[in-house]
Amino acid sequence: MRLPKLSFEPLAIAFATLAALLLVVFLVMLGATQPRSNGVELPYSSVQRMAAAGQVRRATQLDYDHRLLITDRAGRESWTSYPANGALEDQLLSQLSAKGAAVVIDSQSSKQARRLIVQVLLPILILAALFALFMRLSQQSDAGGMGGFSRWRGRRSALGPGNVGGPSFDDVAGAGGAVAELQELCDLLRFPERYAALGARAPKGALLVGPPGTGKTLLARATAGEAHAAFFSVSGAEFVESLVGIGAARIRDLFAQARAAAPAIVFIDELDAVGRKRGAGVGQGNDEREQTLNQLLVEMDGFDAGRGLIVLAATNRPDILDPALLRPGRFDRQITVDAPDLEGRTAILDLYLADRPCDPDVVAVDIARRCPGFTGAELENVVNEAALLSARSGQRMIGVHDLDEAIQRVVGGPRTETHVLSDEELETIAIHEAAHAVVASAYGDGDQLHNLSIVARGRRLGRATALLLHRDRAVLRRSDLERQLTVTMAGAAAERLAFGEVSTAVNEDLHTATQLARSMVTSFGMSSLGPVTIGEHSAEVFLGASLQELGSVGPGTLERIDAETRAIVEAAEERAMATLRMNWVVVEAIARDLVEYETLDGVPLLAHLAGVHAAPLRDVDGGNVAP
Ligand SMILES: Nc1ncnc2c1ncn2[C@@H]1O[C@H](COP(=O)(O)OP(=O)(O)OP(=O)(O)O)[C@@H](O)[C@H]1O
Ligand SMILES: [Zn+2]
Repeated sequence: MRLPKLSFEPLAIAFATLAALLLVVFLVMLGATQPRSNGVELPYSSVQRMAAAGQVRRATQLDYDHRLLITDRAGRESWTSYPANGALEDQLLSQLSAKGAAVVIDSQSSKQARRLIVQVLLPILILAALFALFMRLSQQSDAGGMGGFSRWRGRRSALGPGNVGGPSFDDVAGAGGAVAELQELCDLLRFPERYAALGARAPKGALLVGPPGTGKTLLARATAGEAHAAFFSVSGAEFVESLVGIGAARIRDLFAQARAAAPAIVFIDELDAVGRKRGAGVGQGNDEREQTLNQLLVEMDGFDAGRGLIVLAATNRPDILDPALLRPGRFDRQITVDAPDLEGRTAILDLYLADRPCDPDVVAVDIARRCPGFTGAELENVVNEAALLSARSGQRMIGVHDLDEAIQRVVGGPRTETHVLSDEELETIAIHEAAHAVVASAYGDGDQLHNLSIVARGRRLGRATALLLHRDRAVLRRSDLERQLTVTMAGAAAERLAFGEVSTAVNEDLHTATQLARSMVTSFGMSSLGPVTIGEHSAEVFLGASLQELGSVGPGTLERIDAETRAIVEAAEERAMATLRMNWVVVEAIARDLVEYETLDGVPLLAHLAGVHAAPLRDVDGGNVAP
């Protein structure tokens, strides 16, 4: 049997403990206010009889709970309830006193009311206050702060219909591609009938993919602002922290409100926090996430596209998302929001410098050149720091040196991973990347390259090779693999040609090439070891295990595998060098442009690559392989 996992955060545990404690105290106090026994209960008529017989020594009338406590002549206590209408008791009391009993009237009603407040109402009030505090705290713990529970609970329509004042696309700079795609969604919200008339299946949502600080949230808000749509924002992280079942309920609630407020945009920041592949989590705490994710999927299926509701989500890890989220009819569009290139950075700096007094010699493009890889958020930070610096030194305008110092501060900041590349680094990367492009193009794969960049390393940079390696081909010939190897090794080859040595930038290429070459030896029988596979498993599994673990492989074989692998990789690098020597002018021209502009798009890139040609492919054994 599976018990629901209780993934309580400490706050919730503290709250629950306090609540339980209070409840116990409350119950105990409630018990204390119950009447003490005061002996046995007698029927009213018996008391009347006792009164008439003069057996009562003392009678105490308790006004507040309509009881009469009786002490008889023998000292025994008993009590009776009396009706509330007064007539009877007056009669009884006068009879009692007439027969010599001491009559006490204890009208404690005011005292009793006070006791009631202290013992009953106060605990309830404290409980309520605690609960409110807890809710408040759980809202504040939302990552990002701005996308809180309260945002779509209370102030759901910060940008309601006709509500101007939110950001618009004018407030976003240097994100041209993303803006164009969002513009389309915006039109969909504003003119749904156009799409309906053409029978177009409207998209339900889009995923904004990009590193932190590149303006994904800003873009989502701007889309809502442009479309005059209500904006509901939540962060995926807040669902993970909440109690079991609450996340799903929140999602349901959120979508209900958004539907009611249509046209509306629901924005889910950090989608990966809730949308990670189901069953893939480590440890516990996943039931809550899975429930929330399932609810999200249900909601996304549940609304009609084109009815004025669009779901935008942001993530920087699209690869770990549950595939169900990316299926058609859900987040079937991905909009890449990368760190801006030189042009983009210039535009963003212009945007933020525009409303601040600047020295005339502050030129945005010069500053942008000094901070490759900076995100929009970091650039905004640079401008802000510069303003602070110049204010501190009593200037009236922001100077170039303020901006320079601000860049250093932002780079040196505690949590940024940004690193300003030196000219030397830029040149190395430029040559390296240009070489990949040239060799790929020489082997006829250049049309796969849409864009070459020396910023955003790791995302766009690797793409030149990744593209060629992961094309949709199920069957690859040996010559295909050798071409891939050659393109992969082109970066290292070019560095060796240009600088006489390689840099750490070749690490990933080497890794890729070695893996591929080893598969050629051990899985595809493409080496002098002959047509054998070594190890039971497919290439990837095999490579994951250490070779020694595969008992059947003798030490001699291992050495031969290594030697063959190295030979294949070295041959690939040599082929790359031959091709690069023939086209070195092109490599240098592309590298120069890359240093200058950081990014080269399709047209100028293809213009550069038009004349390149390949040296003949020669395999390891010396036999010619057709290019
Ligand atoms: N392209 C841009 N143009 C103008 N300002 C930008 C741009 N990109 C980022 N900014 C500034 O950076 C701030 C932070 O950006 P935002 O929060 O939208 O980034 P994000 O991609 O959503 O980051 P995260 O993934 O951390 O939530 C924005 O409020 C804005 O001031
Ligand atoms: Zn490379």
